[in-house]
Amino acid sequence: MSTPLRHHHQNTLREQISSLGKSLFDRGLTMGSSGNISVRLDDGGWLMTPTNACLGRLDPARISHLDPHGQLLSGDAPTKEQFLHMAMYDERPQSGAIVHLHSTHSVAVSCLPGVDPCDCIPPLTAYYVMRVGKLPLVPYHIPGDPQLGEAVRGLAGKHSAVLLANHGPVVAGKTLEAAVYATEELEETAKLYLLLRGENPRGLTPEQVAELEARFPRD
Ligand SMILES: O=C(CO)COP(=O)(O)O
Ligand SMILES: [Zn+2]
Repeated sequence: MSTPLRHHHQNTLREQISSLGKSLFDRGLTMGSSGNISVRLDDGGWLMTPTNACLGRLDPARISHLDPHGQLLSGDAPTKEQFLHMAMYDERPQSGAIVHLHSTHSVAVSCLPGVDPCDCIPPLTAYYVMRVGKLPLVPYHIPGDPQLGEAVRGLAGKHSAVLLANHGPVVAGKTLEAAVYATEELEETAKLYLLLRGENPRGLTPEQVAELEARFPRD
């Protein structure tokens, strides 16, 4: 009884990964074969985008299906950031999906000198606070380094989004849609931050941030 239902559900998730991947790619939020997406399955396994795949042209049938230990069950070989995704899920039982992109303005912020490694972007807008909150910077590692997973582990319990230095954002959400929305909000706020650098912009006050956090709690 439950097996056909579960497969039906998994096919819906495969379609959703492909269509949201295409939407992100088509809007220039990640380039070439960069970026990756994963979704946690009810049995503790995952769907992950394959390594070296373009998010704009994913084949739902070839998406990597991993068991709860991270072993490949079917599809192409998974993203080289598999361990980064798995470490973030380990620390965030409330999260059902993760998006990692090389979105230009977020990457730009990740390369800036003097960013606060505990909080890379100030609270400029309400939606940034509602969807992202505090954004820590993860020290640089080579892409796919298993150590990157360990570096994120210490931060992911408290933060649904982290910024990899000289690389890009990793954002978790309750659902894939939520993770995508948060990634978009992060990229737009990084863009605003760069636009306004040198202008001494008026950010939200601690009281305004606290009010948003009380009214719109993040996962
Ligand atoms: O963004 C990427 C590495 O950080 C892309 O890697 P994959 O093609 O292995 O998913
Ligand atoms: Zn990357």
